[in-house]
Amino acid sequence: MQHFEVNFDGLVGPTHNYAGLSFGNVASLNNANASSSPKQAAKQGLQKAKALADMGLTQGVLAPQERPDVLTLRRLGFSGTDAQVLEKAAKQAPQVFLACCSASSMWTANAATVSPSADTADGKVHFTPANLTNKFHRSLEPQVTGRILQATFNNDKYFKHHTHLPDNEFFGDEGAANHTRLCQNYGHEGVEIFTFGRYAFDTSKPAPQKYPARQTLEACQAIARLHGLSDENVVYVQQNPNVIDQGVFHNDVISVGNQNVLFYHEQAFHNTDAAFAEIQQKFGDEKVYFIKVDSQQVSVEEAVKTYLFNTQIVTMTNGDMAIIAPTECRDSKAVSSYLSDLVTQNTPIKQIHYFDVKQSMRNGGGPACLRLRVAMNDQEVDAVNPNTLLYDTLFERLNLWVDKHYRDQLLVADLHDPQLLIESRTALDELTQILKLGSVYPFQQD
Ligand SMILES: N=C(N)NCCC[C@H](NC(=O)CCC(=O)O)C(=O)O
Repeated sequence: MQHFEVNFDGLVGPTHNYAGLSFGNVASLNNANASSSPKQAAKQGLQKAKALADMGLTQGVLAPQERPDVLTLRRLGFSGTDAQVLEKAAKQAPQVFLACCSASSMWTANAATVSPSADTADGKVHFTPANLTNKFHRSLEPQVTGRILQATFNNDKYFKHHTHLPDNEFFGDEGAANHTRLCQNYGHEGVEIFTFGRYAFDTSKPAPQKYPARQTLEACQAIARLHGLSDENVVYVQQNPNVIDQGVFHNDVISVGNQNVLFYHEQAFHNTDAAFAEIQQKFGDEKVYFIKVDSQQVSVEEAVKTYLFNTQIVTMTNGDMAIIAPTECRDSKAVSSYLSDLVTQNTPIKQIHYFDVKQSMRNGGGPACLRLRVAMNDQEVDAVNPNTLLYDTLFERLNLWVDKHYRDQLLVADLHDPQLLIESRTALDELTQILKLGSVYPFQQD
């Protein structure tokens, strides 16, 4: 049996915009109110995904969410026709309205935590959608995310879907952005590393002072229980509270792992030595490559600006690893010279590929934010909804679909345009037919 890591990239939705919604995420705050290009954003994402497929990797896509979220606006007391709901909300509660328009589901690293079948007690692949409680705009995602995941991984024999954790800060969960799995090969049981920002039930423990810690230890533990993971295969590591306060709102902004490699900034974790000793002991006899970047080489500030660690590390068909980086890394002298040197060192990482995902970067989402990793064997891959796998035909079809429905430019002031709602729903309705997802959106269930 063969085993693969399949990346499921989030399709960027038709309302992609910059509303400054994420306190603690430097790029989101800095670009508030800038004009966006949903069309360019969607194409940049598709091109990155297709390039990985062309490298011989299996690649899928996940559908975006329905925005503006009229259902939530109605829940919050705005009434009348859909157009009236938009108009009243935009006028009476502009910040609430903007939160209900975010295309943030594009960052599918936050869609869910996934445990492959090699790690779970029942031998199925487990999915728990992230509740994303820390940001109102993101807390609107988990229910529909759950439906999209069920329609994508739609076979009970191989896939187990859980409900997101209770919607409360005590169980704040940001999904795979704070979860890395190391393994000797994708089919072998691995070490699942859960990273958290604070202890919800013990406030005497260290925690950031300036920006919020979005993920709690208790949420990580709940997911490990739900997925039937053995204590022998799980390590919980606290993020360094100081780096959260420097804009590292998810651990995947400061570290990334793949197979026997953990690439990290020296300031990423609290109690690094103890955590790494536990990871190595649970990993087994083979050596883990802990690739450390120190502050002299690249400062935390530069890492946050360039997203050096929000890169994907992928295993190529010849067994070498490649780093998939945003062009911001190439444009930084410190980072590009670090990366050019890295590929000459004695580690599995041998190639660097740069991609322009600027539309996403301006909201704090790099290449790694745009994808959800699902390690599977060939039978499991065969059980995935085949219409969501990105081969040439789907790539071409999705590009045409974007050309047909997406705007070239969008201003925050355009978001209450009732025509945009119609365009978005028309696009998403067609997408559910292309991907054969069924009726996953609230507007399809009226
Ligand atoms: N690191 C990972 N895995 N994901 C990045 C998510 C970025 C997202 N930005 C936003 O939601 C900004 C939206 C706005 O401001 O318009 C967030 O902060 O949750």
